[in-house]
Amino acid sequence: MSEVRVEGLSKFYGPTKALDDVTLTFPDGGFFGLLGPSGSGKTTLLRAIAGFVQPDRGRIFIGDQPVEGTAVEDRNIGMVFQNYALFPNMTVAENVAFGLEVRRIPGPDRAKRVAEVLDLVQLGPLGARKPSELSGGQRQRVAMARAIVTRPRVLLLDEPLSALDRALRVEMQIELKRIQREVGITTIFVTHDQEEALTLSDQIGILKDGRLVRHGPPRAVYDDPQDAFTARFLGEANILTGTVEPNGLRLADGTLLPGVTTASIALRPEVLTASVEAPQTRHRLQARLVQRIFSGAMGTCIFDWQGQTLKLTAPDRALGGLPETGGPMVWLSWPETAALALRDGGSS
Ligand SMILES: Nc1ncnc2c1ncn2[C@@H]1O[C@H](COP(=O)(O)OP(=O)(O)OP(=O)(O)O)[C@@H](O)[C@H]1O
Repeated sequence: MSEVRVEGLSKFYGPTKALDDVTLTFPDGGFFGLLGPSGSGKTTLLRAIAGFVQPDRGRIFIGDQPVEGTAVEDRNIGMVFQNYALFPNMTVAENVAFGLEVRRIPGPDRAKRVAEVLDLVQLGPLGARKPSELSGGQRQRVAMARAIVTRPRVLLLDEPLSALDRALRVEMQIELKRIQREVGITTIFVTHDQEEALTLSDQIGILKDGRLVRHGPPRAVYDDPQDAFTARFLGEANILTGTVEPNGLRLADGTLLPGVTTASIALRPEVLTASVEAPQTRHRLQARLVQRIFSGAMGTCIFDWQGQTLKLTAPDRALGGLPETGGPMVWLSWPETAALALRDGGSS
């Protein structure tokens, strides 16, 4: 097991900055989720760590060893990619044993390790089957078994669950986390699914245009996104922007939000309360109710405020006092502490 560290890592494809001066530590034994929009550099970062991509600048360490001169096969990394190709003509056990054969692990040892790892992924009885005789989730487990059987120092997972349907995906998330905990291996996981990243990761990193925008424990980043991009990317956010005055933030409609010292704040849809009567707080504004959406236990309301769409989510029963149809002006309010200060002025 090993910590992975990248320092000042950059990779250019012509004018495209796939990675732009990324410095980041992936803690030893931790589960690190890499997130970002399409094209933000997630796969490039993973492939650089694996050795498939040669960075233009920067360094990569596994443990305390720099790995620049080390070939892919000597980096001792296990990988599972989205299109994990199992060998169709080999049995499950043979697929898993393959990496051990390449490393010339002797037969008896090999069989023991294959059996151990198949047990770990709960495929013990299915070693003699061919991949075509397995379900999608089972094939995914074989891919995991194959990646960890060689006892790599680091596990790289690139969208490993994206081919699975939603129910299976959630089941495999739990499995993946269990296996990672049992093996205790440093894991770097790429996903575009923020919920998946929040569920699985001890730490997350968010990339945008090849740059690392934020990193930290998922809850810390969610609760203090610091910039509008992160606030919107991780969860949903209503962004209010105005002018900072000595007494607070002055919004476009003249509302003064007392005590706010940044030009921009984010309000999660779940912190907003809507009421017809004016609420007893100055952390409020008036907006036009556009639509009330019923979707079971939770309700969503869409508002128009100064040409900007604001969204509120709440248990449907808490919305009982609001009109069923859109049109009227209502009050939106929130606890003062729920306003997340954005240090970028809401521009990102
Ligand atoms: N081999 C390549 N040649 C040219 N451009 C590339 C190459 N590989 C990646 N890029 C570009 O580098 C940028 C980062 O790509 P990368 O695949 O790392 O993004 P990503 O965040 O993994 O995206 P996705 O979520 O869509 O998989 C993109 O603009 C991409 O088009």
